[in-house]
Amino acid sequence: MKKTIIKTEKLCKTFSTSGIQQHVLKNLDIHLVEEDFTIIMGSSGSGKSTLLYAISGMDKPTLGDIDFAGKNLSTLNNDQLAVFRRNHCGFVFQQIYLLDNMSVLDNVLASGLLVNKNKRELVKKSKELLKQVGIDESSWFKFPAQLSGGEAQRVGIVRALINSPKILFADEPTGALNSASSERVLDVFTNVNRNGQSVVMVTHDIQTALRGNRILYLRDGVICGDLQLGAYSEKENDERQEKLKHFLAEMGW
Ligand SMILES: Nc1ncnc2c1ncn2[C@@H]1O[C@H](COP(=O)(O)OP(=O)(O)OP(=O)(O)O)[C@@H](O)[C@H]1O
Repeated sequence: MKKTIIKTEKLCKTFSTSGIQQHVLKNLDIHLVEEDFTIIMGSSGSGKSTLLYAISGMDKPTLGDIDFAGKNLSTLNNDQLAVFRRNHCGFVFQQIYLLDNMSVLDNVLASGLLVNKNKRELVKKSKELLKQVGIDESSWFKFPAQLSGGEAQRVGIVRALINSPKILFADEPTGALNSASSERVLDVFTNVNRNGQSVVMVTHDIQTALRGNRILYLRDGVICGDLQLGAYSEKENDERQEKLKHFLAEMGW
């Protein structure tokens, strides 16, 4: 049986704006297992990004517990949380912030060197990953201002993968990419997952969601659907797509 990687108990997140409280996540009990590629779907404003931030330790819940690979995140202070995230998690968010004064390669290496001191090994791995996402040698020494939005997004994805995180969190990672680049990036995610790393990804896109083996559907801060789709396989894609579309129709998507 696969091991639990994240377990939440009565997870709640409430935002207060101008004295008005908005209960965005409502008593969520979620159980994610190692090596799964979990997709979070739901309408706009249903709380998907908020959930991703909470379970990845980027933001603190208002109430409830999050157990991450045996650690209760609420027992960690901010510095301990930062170390924990650096050692175990990779993040790809909609907005990618690269360090302006560093080249593409150095941006990736800077993240890698926080965890692995073997620079020669890191340079080799950075170059391999950059090639996999379609950033070739001619761009490795460019600075972020010289990249297109899609190129910067792909460099951000390599930076997230450089430390071989136990779990990769991604929020609409292909939003800024054209379809060829999206496919390439999703292939990298699929490979990462096949190598045993877990992925949790928020998406609105059906083709992207088909990369997952499990789909959680969030409505108004509550998980109201949980579909086991089976591992991604190009051969069975039509069948899986039908199953996903049927599930989403049931969810009223
Ligand atoms: N920092 C914040 N302060 C106040 N309200 C917030 C904050 N972050 C999110 N919200 C509110 O929480 C609700 C859920 O936002 P969230 O970004 O999680 O939704 P989502 O499902 O990811 O939406 P989308 O698909 O449009 O990205 C929204 O109404 C949003 O305005």
